[in-house]
Amino acid sequence: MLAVTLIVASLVTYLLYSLWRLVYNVYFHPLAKFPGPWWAGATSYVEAYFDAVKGGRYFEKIEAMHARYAAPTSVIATTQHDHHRARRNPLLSFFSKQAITRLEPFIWSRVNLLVKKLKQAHEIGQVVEAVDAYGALTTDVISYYAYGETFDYLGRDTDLKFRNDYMHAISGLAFATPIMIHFPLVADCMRRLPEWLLIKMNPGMKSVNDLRRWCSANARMVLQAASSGVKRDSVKPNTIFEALLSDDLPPKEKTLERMTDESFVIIGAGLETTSRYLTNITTHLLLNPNCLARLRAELRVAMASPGDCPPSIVLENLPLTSIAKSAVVLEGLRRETIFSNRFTRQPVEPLPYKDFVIPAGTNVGCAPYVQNHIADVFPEPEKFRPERWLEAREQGVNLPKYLATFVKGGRMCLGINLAHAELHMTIAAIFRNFEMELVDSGLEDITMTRGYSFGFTENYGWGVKVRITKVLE
Ligand code: HEM
Repeated sequence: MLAVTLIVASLVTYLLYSLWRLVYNVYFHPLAKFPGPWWAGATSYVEAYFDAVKGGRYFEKIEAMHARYAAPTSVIATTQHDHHRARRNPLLSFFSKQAITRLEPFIWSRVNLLVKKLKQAHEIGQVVEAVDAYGALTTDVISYYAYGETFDYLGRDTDLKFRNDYMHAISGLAFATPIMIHFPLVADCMRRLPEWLLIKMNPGMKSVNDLRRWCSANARMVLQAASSGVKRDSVKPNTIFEALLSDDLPPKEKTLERMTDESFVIIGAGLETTSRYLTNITTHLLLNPNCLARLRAELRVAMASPGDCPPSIVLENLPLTSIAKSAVVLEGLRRETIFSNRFTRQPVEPLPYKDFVIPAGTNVGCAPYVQNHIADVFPEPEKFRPERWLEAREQGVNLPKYLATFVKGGRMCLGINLAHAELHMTIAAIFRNFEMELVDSGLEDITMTRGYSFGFTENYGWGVKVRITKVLE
């Protein structure tokens, strides 16, 4: 009886507290008068409803609110700047432009392997799932770069399957994000589930768990070597593990757990993002034959033979008709979005906005899918029109400054240089070597209509099928 009374009392207290929070948020919160519907600021359960019950639809509400109120719409919890900056600093040189330039020969070797496999696919008329082919490539590149040894997805299998295990496993996890965010208790229970059960629920989790163990074993080795004063083998490439052992960090940041976590998330950050954008750009080019023809004409000059491997800087600055002067890649990065996140930033001092002041420390959401489609900056935002970047340059407008895909500021994507190199080299090699067609696929297969941090299409997937129709000379 006592137990029942306690449960009822707890429930009533919780309900009363929730009600008070709701009234406080709507009427008394410093941001209560901020433009937006009252329910958006009242409780995060509205978001939970649209994401968990309606299937990842809250990002559409944000888009609509932005169109109506033209204001930042999200005010969420906090994360510490200085701590993040201290952790990020040692990785800056690891991902620097010079470091990525040194990696280019390796990227080309993997891109060439992809081209070889696609030629074989052409010989037998095989239809290829683009995101898997690109995912195999980006997995090989990021694993080599971060860990010093490639997982060799492109070289290992002799059949023509394109492996993309991590991406599918990580995507699978994304569907649990609304539950994890809004119902932390459920998330906690899920974390405690035995591994065999998790693998039964999401078979791809086996590869993810194996990778985590592998990261942990490598981190342990590097830590042991460092503590016993062993110098690292200078022939081996510098890895993320060594970068994380930077002298600039205090010992409490160099724990096995942290090194495992950081090295583990790198694979997710570096593979799905780039492979999805490669897929998006491929799709748009196939749907825009005139644009593709201009791109090919430029590529024929930069790559006289289809097997040529020019440095990515050459591809980023083709001097000719200039459709390829990054315009195709930039427009691909702008037109489609793969994230439904509202990446948050905190003003360190009160931030004036129209007649309001956003208090310091408030998290302000900046959603790339909204920013990249602001019609005043990118007219006719729904159109894939690489020319807009060239026109802007001619008019002296710095349009790339408005591209929000990698977000901005102290948390901007660390892998932007690597992503650009991979995007330019791969798009160049694919369209210099092949003519291809979409198979039963279209724009709807790369258009986000469901958001679970990562975006998904209506049928909870992502990506198009292609068939190589001709190998070019
Ligand atoms: C087209 C491809 C890519 C896109 C669109 C992209 C986008 C993003 C975005 C939006 C963030 C910000 C996250 C936040 O504010 O919380 C981010 C962070 C990050 N990205 Fe990328 N990314 C791409 C490729 C890569 C690659 C190839 C790597 C290499 C490993 C990478 C590594 C990272 C890392 C380490 C962070 C965390 C930065 C920090 O917290 O300081 N990304 N990325």
